[in-house]
Amino acid sequence: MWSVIVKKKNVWHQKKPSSNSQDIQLPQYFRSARELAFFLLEEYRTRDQFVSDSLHRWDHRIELSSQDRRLAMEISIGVIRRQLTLDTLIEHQLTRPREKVEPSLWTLLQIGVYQLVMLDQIPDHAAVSETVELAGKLKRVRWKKMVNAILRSMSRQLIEEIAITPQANAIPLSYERYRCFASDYFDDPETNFSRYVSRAFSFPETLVSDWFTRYGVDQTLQIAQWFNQRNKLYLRVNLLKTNRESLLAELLDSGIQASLGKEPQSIRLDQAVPLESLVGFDSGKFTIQDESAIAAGNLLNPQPDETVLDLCAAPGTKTTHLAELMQNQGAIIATDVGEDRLDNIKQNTSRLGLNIVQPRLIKLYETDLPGAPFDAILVDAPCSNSGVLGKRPEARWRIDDSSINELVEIQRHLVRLALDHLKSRGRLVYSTCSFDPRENEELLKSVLNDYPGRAIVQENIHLPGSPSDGGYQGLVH
Ligand SMILES: C[S@@+](CC[C@H](N)C(=O)[O-])C[C@H]1O[C@@H](n2cnc3c(N)ncnc32)[C@H](O)[C@@H]1O
Repeated sequence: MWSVIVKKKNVWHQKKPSSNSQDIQLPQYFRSARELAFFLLEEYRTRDQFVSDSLHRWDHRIELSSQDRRLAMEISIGVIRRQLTLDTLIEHQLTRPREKVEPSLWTLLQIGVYQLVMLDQIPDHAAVSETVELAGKLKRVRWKKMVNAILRSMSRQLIEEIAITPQANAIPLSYERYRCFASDYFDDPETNFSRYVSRAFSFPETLVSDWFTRYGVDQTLQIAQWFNQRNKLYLRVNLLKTNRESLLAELLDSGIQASLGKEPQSIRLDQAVPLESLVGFDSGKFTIQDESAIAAGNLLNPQPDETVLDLCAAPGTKTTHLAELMQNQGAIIATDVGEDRLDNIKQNTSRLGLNIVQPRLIKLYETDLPGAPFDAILVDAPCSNSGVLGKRPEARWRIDDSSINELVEIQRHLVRLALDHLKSRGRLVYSTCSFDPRENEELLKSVLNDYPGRAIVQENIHLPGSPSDGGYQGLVH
């Protein structure tokens, strides 16, 4: 059973999934990359399912080479990330309003245009013919004509020229590399910068205006581009099992290009690799963690034999860092509201050889914490993820003022809860993977107004791409 669409007054509306003979049937086996990409995108559109979750669920149905599997992921994740750009381009090729196009047909058009415009390695004729063929496979022969017409019209618009600055007929492919079209599909960046960046890079316009107000033109372009490209990954070395230099030597010996990072435990991977097959993973020599997140544990700097609370702990990436810093001595109470996610903490501590962590399930608006008062507390709060939009392709479409306001409510509760259970000489780190001041310094300062004697003594504000993920950490004494 698949997405259901109904036509009312000549306009297509999407209904909740139900059984209906008109639905597009999920194939028993996926034997083509584009077909898998189509169903991954439909699952995301109609059921709000992450691509990685659907892939995991359908693993037994996927009969694809690893290269085709990668192509399916590249297309589905790319379409989610760049949907506003694709939609703008498709809308310009259409002779009817978007609402009159069936949503699943729109998905197919997005897949076709993405291959044409964003994937250099796929020849234009293959992007067109494979997408038209997919319409047939989906038993939607009546779509073929329109898919063919739109994709051909789009391919005629592609010109050889590559621009180095933003312009109304160009979209970014990488830093200072803009693919040009024969027509101006976007706003003139000189006169309407935020709208240009929103459409050409694919971000909500409010988000771009906010960056523009805070950082200006050049930095906004840097941030937007950084989020749209593949970025370097970092490892946090488990210093209880090895040291950075030894692990780096092991990686280099096994043919992996890597270098030392700026945190005392970090190694930067200079090439894309399947992480879990890396030398030293099974034996617990490292954890995959961005350098800006490693800075959170280092800022709290928990000591052996302290009693520490990690209030929003699952899946335990930072908890295990705290345990390593404590030389696996003392106690860490690791609380979270997600029961399944707490199990991941146990898997991580066991792989890394750590036994001082006690996972505990708490309520959403908890008031009573086991093991209090604490010497040190980490509050790694749920947030908008605005600093990690590259790693979470769907997250950009969820950020708006109302979602931020809801998050700020819960963040406020968490900081208060933590401060109420901290020893008078204790210290707290508040951290998020957002770089929106409303979720960070503004929130922390406003809560501290009610706690005379407490103050922020150090702040790390990580801008995305400078050099790694965006985020915030404030140390309170
Ligand atoms: C940013 S994630 C934490 C990531 C974790 N610290 C790590 O490094 O692996 C935020 C976590 O907060 C949890 N959470 C959300 N609301 C909460 C609440 N009211 N109390 C405690 N945890 C909460 C979520 O379940 C989620 O696991």
